[in-house]
Amino acid sequence: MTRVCLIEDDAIMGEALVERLTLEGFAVDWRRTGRAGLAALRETGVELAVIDVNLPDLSGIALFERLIASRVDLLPTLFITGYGTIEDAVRLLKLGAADYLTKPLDPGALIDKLRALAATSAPRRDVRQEVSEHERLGISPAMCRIEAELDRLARHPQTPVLISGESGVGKEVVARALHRRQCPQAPFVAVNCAALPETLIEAELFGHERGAFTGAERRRPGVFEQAGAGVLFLDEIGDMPLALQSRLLRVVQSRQLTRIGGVEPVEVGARLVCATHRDLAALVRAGHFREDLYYRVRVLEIAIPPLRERPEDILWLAERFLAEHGARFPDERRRLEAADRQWLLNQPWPGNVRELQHTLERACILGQGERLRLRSTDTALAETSLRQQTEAGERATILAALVEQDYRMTQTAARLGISRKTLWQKMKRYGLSRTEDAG
Ligand SMILES: Nc1ncnc2c1ncn2[C@@H]1O[C@H](COP(=O)(O)OP(=O)(O)OP(=O)(O)O)[C@@H](O)[C@H]1O
Repeated sequence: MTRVCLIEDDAIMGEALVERLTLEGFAVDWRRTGRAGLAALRETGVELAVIDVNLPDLSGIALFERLIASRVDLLPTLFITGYGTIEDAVRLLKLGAADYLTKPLDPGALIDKLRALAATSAPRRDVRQEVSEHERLGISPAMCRIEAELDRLARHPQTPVLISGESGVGKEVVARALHRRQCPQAPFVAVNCAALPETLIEAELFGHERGAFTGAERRRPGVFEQAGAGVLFLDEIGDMPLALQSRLLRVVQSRQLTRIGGVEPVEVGARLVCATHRDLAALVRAGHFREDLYYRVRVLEIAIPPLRERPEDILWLAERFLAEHGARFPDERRRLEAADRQWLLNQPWPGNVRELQHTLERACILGQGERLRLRSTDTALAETSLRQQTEAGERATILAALVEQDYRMTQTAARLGISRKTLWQKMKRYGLSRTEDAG
C-alpha cells in the first residue's frame, strides 16, 4: 500500500481527500499545518506527498525549500495551487516538485497522477543520510539547494557545468564538492584561464607532441588528458581568448582533441566545469565570448550568491575557520563573543568567503587568550556618523536574532522585545525581509 502524506489545512477538502484516497487503496497521513507536515515528511516511510501551497503557518513553497535545505531526499511531491498562482507552480517545478494541480481540484486527476508517480518512483533512501559536516558548503537555504543540486549533477558526469558568482564566493570549493560526489578517485585538475599567458593556454589545455614547436622536446599531455575521467575545472573562462574558444567548443562537442602538432584524436573523458565571476551573457553581447560556447558550457549552471545575500552562512563559516585555525595553531584557539558575531553579521563582505576567511585568520593572529581582535580592523565604522552607527547596530542585532530564530517572526520579535509589526517594518527598512516564512 502506497503511503501518502497529505498536507491540507481545509477540513472539508482534507476529509474528502482522505476518504477518496483511502478508497483508492492509499494509506494517508493527513497533516493540517505546514510544520506538522514538515515533521511527517522528515520521517521515513512516506512515499508520496500532496501539499496545498496555501497553508496558514508555512507556505507550501517555504515548506518545500526547508525540505531541500534539510537535505531530505525529496519525495515525489504534488502541489495543489489556488487562485491560478502560476508563478508559484513554476517555481515549485524548478525546485523539483513532480507536478501541480489547480483548484477546484479534480480528485480523479489527483489519483491518476499519484498512481503514475507511485509506479515510477524509486524506493526512498534514509532521509537522515546527511553528508558529513566537513563536506557541507553552508547552512543557508541557497547553499543547501546547491548541495542538493550537486547530488543531481553528479549523476550526469558528461554534461558541462558552469559555476558563476562573485570573486571569493567559493566557485572552486563547489567544483571540488561536485568532484567528490561524482568521482573522488579520479583527478581534479584546475586551470586559471586568466593567469596563463595567451601563448601558453593552448598547449596547457590540449597538450603537444614532441617537436610541435621550438622547445617542445617531449610529448606533453594537456590538462584535458591529465584530468582523465575526473573533472577539469577551467576558472575564469570569460578570459579565454576568442581563437581558443572555438577550439574548446570543438573539444566539448566531439569529446575528442588533437594535441598541438599531432594528428591522432585523443578521447576526452573528463567532465568540464567552468567558472566565471564575469557576466558571460554581457561578454557574448560585446563579442568577447562565443555565443555557441556560452550555450554549450552553461547547460547546467550553478549561481553562487554573494555572502551578503546568505547571512546564515557567515557565523557558520566563521566558526569553521576558527576551528581550522585552532587545529593548526593550538596556542591560538579563539572564540566568537556576542559582539564579534554582531560585527561579522554587519559587514558587507565584498570579498565574500575569502575575505571572511582572511579577516578571521588575522583576528586569530592578533587576538589574545580566547579573544579575537576583529573590530580593530574596522576603521570604516569609526568614520561613519552616529546615526549610521546606531542603525548599523540595530540592523546587526535584528539580523543576529533572525538567524538565531531561523527567521521565525514571532519568536524573533519576542527575543528582541518588539512587536511583530515593528520587526517587519525594520526588516523591510534594513532589507532583511525573507518572503518564505510566516512563522
Ligand atoms: N563553503 C565554503 N566552505 C569553506 N570554505 C570556503 C567556502 N567557500 C569558499 N571558501 C574559502 O574561500 C576561499 C575562496 O574560495 P574559492 O577559491 O572557491 O572562491 P572563488 O569563487 O573560486 O574565487 P575566485 O573567483 O577569486 O577564483 C577559499 O580559501 C575557500 O577555501
